[in-house]
Amino acid sequence: ARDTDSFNYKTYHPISELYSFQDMLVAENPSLVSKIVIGRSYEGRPLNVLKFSTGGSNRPAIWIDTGIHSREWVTQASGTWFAKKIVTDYGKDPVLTAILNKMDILLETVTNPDGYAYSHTANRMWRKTRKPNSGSSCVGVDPNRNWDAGYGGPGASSNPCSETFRGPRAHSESEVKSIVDFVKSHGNIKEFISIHAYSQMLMYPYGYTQTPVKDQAALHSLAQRAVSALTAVYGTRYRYGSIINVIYQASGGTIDWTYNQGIKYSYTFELRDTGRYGFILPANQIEPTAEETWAALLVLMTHAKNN
Ligand SMILES: O=C(O)[C@H](Cc1ccccc1)CC(O)(O)C[N+](=O)[O-]
Ligand SMILES: [Zn+2]
Repeated sequence: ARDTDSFNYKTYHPISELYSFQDMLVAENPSLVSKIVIGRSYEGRPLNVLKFSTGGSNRPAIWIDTGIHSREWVTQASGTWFAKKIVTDYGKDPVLTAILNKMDILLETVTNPDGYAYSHTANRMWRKTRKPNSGSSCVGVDPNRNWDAGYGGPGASSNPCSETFRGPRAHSESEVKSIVDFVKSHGNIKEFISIHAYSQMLMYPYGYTQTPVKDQAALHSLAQRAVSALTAVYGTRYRYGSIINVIYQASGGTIDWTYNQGIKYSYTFELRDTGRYGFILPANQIEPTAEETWAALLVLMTHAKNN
């Protein structure tokens, strides 16, 4: 595509087209969007964060990442759609405009680029990073088990050949460490949303322990409102609650770490569907999925703005 208007949001794209989308969006909207390179993947690809800002310096920010698990293609596609939605709606939609007049939005659409490229060229079902594991013929670490939160506990594997291999140590993966360093240096992130697929769930911490977070009541009632807004769009039904209660025990997960960093509004989505297509979600469901998820994100972002 030569611009983000002619970009096809109804199909899945190879990584080169997702990168060129990012650059086109910045070029077309220089006063609203900038690109921050927070690091490099193992294979040397840039880890790009799109920053949407209407002013200030280091305003309170909302972080959204998609594609940390590379095979979950509807998430990178939805993240791309969110990016275009933000520039389209700013100044038109009063809810989004109110958010951006007070907060920045930080959006990492291709959070595991090596895995995404590999899922296009070699193995559609690839989930992990692509860093080789010394002493093993198996490649990759699960970037959603590599964070320093309950790290190494039940709900992750020490076997490099496992899909939930936690890695040799916490933050061993550059795709994870780059976000860790960015969050610490930014210091003013109020909400952190990490988007996965599939199962149709909205979850808050913890995954590594049954112990409820201190903000459990607030996070639960906000999740309920966000899910109601999502369901109102196309009737898609979501479950919600803590990670360990809704899906399963998982240690070293992204939002357990962000919550423990003090980011109260830490959430994970599991987008469509519930297993009929699973990770191989037909492209004709990209836009409906993105639209209904956006409705939930507006509720979450508005709450963070007001609290
Ligand atoms: O196991 C995972 O990392 C997620 C569930 C999850 C999500 C957030 C924190 C801990 C676990 C499920 C998925 O998105 O990876 C889908 N899957 O099982 O492949
Ligand atoms: Zn996932």
